[in-house]
Amino acid sequence: MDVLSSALIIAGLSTAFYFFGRKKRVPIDRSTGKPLPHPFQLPIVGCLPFVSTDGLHYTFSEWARKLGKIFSCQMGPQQCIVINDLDLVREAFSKSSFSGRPQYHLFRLGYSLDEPESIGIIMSEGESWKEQRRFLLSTLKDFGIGKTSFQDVITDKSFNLLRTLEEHQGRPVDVRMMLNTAVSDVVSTVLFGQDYKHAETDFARYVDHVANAASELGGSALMNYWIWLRYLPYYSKIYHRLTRGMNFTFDVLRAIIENEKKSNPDNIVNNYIAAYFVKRNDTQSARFTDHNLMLTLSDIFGAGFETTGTTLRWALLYMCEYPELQKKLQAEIDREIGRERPPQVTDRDRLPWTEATLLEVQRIASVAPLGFPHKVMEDCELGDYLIPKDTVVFSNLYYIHHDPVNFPNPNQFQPQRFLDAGHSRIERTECLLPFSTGKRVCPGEALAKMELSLFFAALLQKFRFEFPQGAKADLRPRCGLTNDTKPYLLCAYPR
Ligand code: HEM
Repeated sequence: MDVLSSALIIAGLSTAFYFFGRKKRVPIDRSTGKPLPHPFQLPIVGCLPFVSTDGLHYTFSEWARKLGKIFSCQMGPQQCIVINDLDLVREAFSKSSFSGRPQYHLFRLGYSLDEPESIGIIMSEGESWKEQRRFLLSTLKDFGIGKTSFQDVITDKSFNLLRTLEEHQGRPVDVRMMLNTAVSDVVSTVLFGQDYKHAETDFARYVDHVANAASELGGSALMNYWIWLRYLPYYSKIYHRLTRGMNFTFDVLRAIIENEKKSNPDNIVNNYIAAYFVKRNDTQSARFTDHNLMLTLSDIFGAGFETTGTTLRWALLYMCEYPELQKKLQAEIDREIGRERPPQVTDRDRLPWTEATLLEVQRIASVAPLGFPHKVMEDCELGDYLIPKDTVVFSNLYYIHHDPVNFPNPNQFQPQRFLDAGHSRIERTECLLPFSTGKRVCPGEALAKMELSLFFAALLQKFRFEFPQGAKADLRPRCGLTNDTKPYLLCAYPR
């Protein structure tokens, strides 16, 4: 049974119970006193049966064209608003009252039943979230993320990546696994330390699970609203796969934490776990537990490598599709860096076309098309609107990135839109929000930007990328939790 037919069955059954439902408070437009516009929806299931299985952001964008910059919708039991406007997203996410998270069952697999609500970073809110997030940000800063002192780690991982690619000697290859390995090696160096070498097979399975979960979570979204769907055959398989993967993930992380305790009893701070133990000894807070550490590691790892790897996959796909642009970037890299010296963070200003191309890839692919949903913590105002407590908030970053007012000819791939008239400087980035904005803006933004620039420039410096003979580009995304590329092969010829 597929997602749509399940939703229709639920719709039919639940209509019968509609009149027993309590009347909910809805978002209001203060200027008219009326509820916000909304799409056609059924009792109880709301708009869910009308959501395209191709991707929620496509449906939201279609509704945005009819309903405007903000609309409300009922997603199963959840009252939601969808913001399709840059200024409104900025205003909303700058407010503490918009910094909650809806609790989705599938994101709490393996710890949903007995845990306090707020644990880890991604799904937590309130004081617990603030404390763990603040600690993450200050630790990343202490490790020199975003600064030149950290670039050697990325350069080291890019050598491994280039070597692996070279072994294929121009034969068609799917770069997914090798890009995932490169970026996950960077994140694991930060989290677990340079010397993390044990249980490598388990770790490779773990990386694979995170990548698969990102696509499965999209297709099984209905379980987030009605966890009992896991008893239906279609969902039960996905549910069990996800639960097994999550339990396995936690086992691997527990083993890593225990290993760190044994191998680094003095807590020499060369990774996130050791920094966490030092913090635990110095703080009055009771929240720095092993369990919270494990969930935080899982969150950072999960959020940190799939998004970055996917962006790089898009970048190489566009390079194969636009060979003339690829030549232009390579000429720029040859001129400013040469063929031997590895790219450095300080080169970024001298590679405007390369950087503009990465920005354009992030815009057009919109890897996190709806960011991650927020929840309103208390009744509050947003522009002309009154938004009740517990409303779930989607920021339609995909729509904002494809709004012709922000980006003329939005469906065309045009890196030069981010360049000044002389094509020598990056500009007009203010409408681009791949990392979201405000209180919950991606804490890995500086790390991700550094990885994207250094890996991409290193790849172009050493290889020319082409589709295998006769292969055609498919630039339509595969939508799961992220906007991924469809599987594709490329040939990497050493330059
Ligand atoms: C191109 C790569 C990346 C993209 C496009 C991306 C995008 C995002 C987005 C859109 C959010 C949701 C923000 C919100 O709720 O408003 C987010 C959250 C998050 N990201 Fe990233 N991210 C990337 C890389 C990373 C990296 C490398 C890390 C590792 C440090 C990371 C860690 C996180 C965490 C922990 C959160 C949750 C923050 C919170 O709930 O307070 N991300 N990211």
